[in-house]
Amino acid sequence: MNTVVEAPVLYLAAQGDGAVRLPDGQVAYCPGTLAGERVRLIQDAAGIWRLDTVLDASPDRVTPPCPLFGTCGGCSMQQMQPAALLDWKASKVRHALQKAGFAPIPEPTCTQVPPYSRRRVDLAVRRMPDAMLIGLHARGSKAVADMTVCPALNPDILRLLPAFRTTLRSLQAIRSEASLHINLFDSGPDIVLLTDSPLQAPDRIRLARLAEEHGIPRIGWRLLKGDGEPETAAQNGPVFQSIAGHRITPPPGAFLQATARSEHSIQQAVMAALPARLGRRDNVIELYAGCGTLTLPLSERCRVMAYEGHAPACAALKAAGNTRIQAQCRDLNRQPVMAKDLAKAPVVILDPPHAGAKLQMRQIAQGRPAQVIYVSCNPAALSKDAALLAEAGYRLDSIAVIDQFLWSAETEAVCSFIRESSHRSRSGPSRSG
Ligand SMILES: C[S@@+](CC[C@H](N)C(=O)[O-])C[C@H]1O[C@@H](n2cnc3c(N)ncnc32)[C@H](O)[C@@H]1O
Repeated sequence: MNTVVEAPVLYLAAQGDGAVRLPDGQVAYCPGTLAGERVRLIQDAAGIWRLDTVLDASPDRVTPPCPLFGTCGGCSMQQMQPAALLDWKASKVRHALQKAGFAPIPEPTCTQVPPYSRRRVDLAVRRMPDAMLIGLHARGSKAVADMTVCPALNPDILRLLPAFRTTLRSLQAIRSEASLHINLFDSGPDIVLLTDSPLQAPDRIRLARLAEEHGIPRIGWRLLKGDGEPETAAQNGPVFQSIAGHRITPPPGAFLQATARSEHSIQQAVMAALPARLGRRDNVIELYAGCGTLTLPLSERCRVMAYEGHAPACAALKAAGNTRIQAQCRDLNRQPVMAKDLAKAPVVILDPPHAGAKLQMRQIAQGRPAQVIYVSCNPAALSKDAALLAEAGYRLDSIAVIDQFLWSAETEAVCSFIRESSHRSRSGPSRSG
């Protein structure tokens, strides 16, 4: 028989699950619950506690706006008011920075994107006997929840899915599964299709027809288990995206900030954090530059030495032909920019992937440039990386929190750290301070 308990929810853990104090004193992490609530939980046969009933609801609890909530694994936090969710994300960032060793923590500026604004998505594709499912995986499962509605996604993306279901169903290249990466650029949707079998000649014709009929400038393709760059399977027009007024041609599958609004907020937060005295001839260093989301606006203020590990993204940035930018392709995990070079820069800006900046961060902490602006998509990695800056004698100057993945626990932040002029590290006096 299933065990049933009634218990209080203490707080929301990092992934957004409520931490519920069980009668035996243990803590269970339960999706769908909110801090301050009293809930009834049922333990299933696998020993996992699941929400049965909310007994005393939080004032932040709302009816989830999406009919697929609970089935689709995309938005785990629709039961919470968006304003309360933004506050919670800001508190996660503050906590990460406190844990890193910073005090005081400045009040963050906070922004949140509106519904229907997400312009990038990775969808799973599953062949069923009578249908082709396209959607996100259900939470904690390999099943695909067919995406028929989505209040987070730009409707121009959602509108494409019926045509994709029909065309993908006819492809020999999909035996049982595939995945679709969609970026909505200024030129239209840019698609990368990954399939479990090689693309056949009739498949290419079908994809070319789909591109033509739906105004899709480019469809790239590669094998799901392959690791090279996608090849162009259909090209129906030019691919372009404007960044701060500069036109670039991003490669297939290029990194794109989740919404246009959040991209602008991130750019603004970085630009606002730059020192007022920064001159047009100063050379800043930017790490993990992608196709230039930050590089191009930065180049209006100063010269930029930009490093990026994905060769096609770096090539796209170079092709923008901006003489105030020097872009170099470099794997910063294997070959970080060294402390002596970073030391000379008035500002180092970095926007690392989810895992954080690892080896590169040690070089930054050793080089001790006057200012570090860190764009983070993962508070846990931010906490680890920022701890090196706290140790190296930086103070935290400003924080901007950007909620760009609405209704999820994902949290983006831009943090600016300034080197203190006199610094004694915990391991002794600094030689460079
Ligand atoms: C969060 S994205 C930021 C890109 C860019 N700042 C933007 O906003 O569009 C992280 C970038 O780091 C790059 N990257 C990931 N691992 C890397 C590595 N080991 N060395 C250099 N770049 C890397 C990715 O290709 C990606 O462009």
